[in-house]
Amino acid sequence: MKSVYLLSGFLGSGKTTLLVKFIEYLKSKGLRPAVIMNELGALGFDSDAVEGDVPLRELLDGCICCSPAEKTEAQIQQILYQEEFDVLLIETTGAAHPVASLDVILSPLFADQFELKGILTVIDAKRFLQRDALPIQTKALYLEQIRHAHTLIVNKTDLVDRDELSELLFTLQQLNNSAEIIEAQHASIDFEKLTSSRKGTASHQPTRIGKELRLGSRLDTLEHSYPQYLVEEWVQSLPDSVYRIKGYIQLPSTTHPHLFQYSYGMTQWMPEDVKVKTQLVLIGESIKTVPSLDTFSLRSLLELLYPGRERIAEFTTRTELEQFIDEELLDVRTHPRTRLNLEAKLLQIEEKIQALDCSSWQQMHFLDFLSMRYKHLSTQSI
Ligand SMILES: Nc1nc2c(ncn2[C@@H]2O[C@H](COP(=O)(O)OP(=O)(O)OP(=O)(O)O)[C@@H](O)[C@H]2O)c(=O)[nH]1
Repeated sequence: MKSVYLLSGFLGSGKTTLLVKFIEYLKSKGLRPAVIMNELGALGFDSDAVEGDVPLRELLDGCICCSPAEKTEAQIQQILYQEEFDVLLIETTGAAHPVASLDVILSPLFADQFELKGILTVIDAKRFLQRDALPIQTKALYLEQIRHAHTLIVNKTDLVDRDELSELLFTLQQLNNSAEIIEAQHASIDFEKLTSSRKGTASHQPTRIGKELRLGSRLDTLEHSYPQYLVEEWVQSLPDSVYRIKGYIQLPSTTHPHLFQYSYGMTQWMPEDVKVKTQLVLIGESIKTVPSLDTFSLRSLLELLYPGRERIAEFTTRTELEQFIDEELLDVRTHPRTRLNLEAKLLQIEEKIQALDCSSWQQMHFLDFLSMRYKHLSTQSI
């Protein structure tokens, strides 16, 4: 897996300055960086800042988040397959929204080869204090870049005084209390700390303010085919903090997978005519805690099977479902743990599942799960 850092921040805040220093640091550690630069306008002036031995692709004339996704995808694929590197640094334009940028970077075609290590937002200290002078939409975007960052780099601190800086830091904490905030001049920061920490936040640093990561992504590999109705039910059940899902899903009825897209409540299905890996990329806040399609399917059947058991609705991981069904199979409350009792309980649950009023696909899915748990338990000493 290759590490990816997204460098975000307003025009002129110091992203290129940060990029150049980040490259220097990575090289000093024997790591090979590659760069994707997105610039507005047809000429890539900033790319001159990157030395010739670093693989570089430029996304010119348009912002990463609104230029055609295929074009960006092609650039990333090109760098991925033609160049050798360990860390990919992506400098976005000041006009890019972090969610939209992540969206184009994490194509389901190659998302399994990248690990998003951090969204670094560079802030021009002086300009931030003058943010109220910006047009409303520009200011809103500015604040979004701050809100979604894993690390906030307050740059150009030489241009503000101590009081202004304190006010600025206070406001930034209000806007994003999960990001680490680093003060800098000419984007000189401790890259060692930045890169050694989880998701670009220095968890070992005592002064760290944040607790929980915000915007992030997750890659779910799909082991089964899934009926369309179930996928639709799953996405409708998700919290608003899931902004985007995209990837390939195999329907039980078709030869090849469908390209599936979800954003802000809307879904789209497009048939593919080739075999592709069935996996989904999810982008959103606290995305690790969102139940997968697999968990959702099993959980909704479990809710039918045991109506009124409140804890089931809270399950978000497969492990929780496994623990629950293991306890049921072993019938810990009333029966001694013997193989005979385990078999009897399995049959009982199977019968109940077959009598449920739900799709045969979902029943099959659950029966597979149940039989896996039965095998697991029967190999243990009971
Ligand atoms: N005074 C001061 N100037 C800085 C600092 N960091 C960067 N600059 C200057 O600010 C200007 C913009 O820096 P860049 O690194 O090009 O900023 P950018 O965010 O890449 O700019 P765009 O690509 O236009 O969005 C340059 O002239 C830098 O030399 C700093 O800490 N203090």
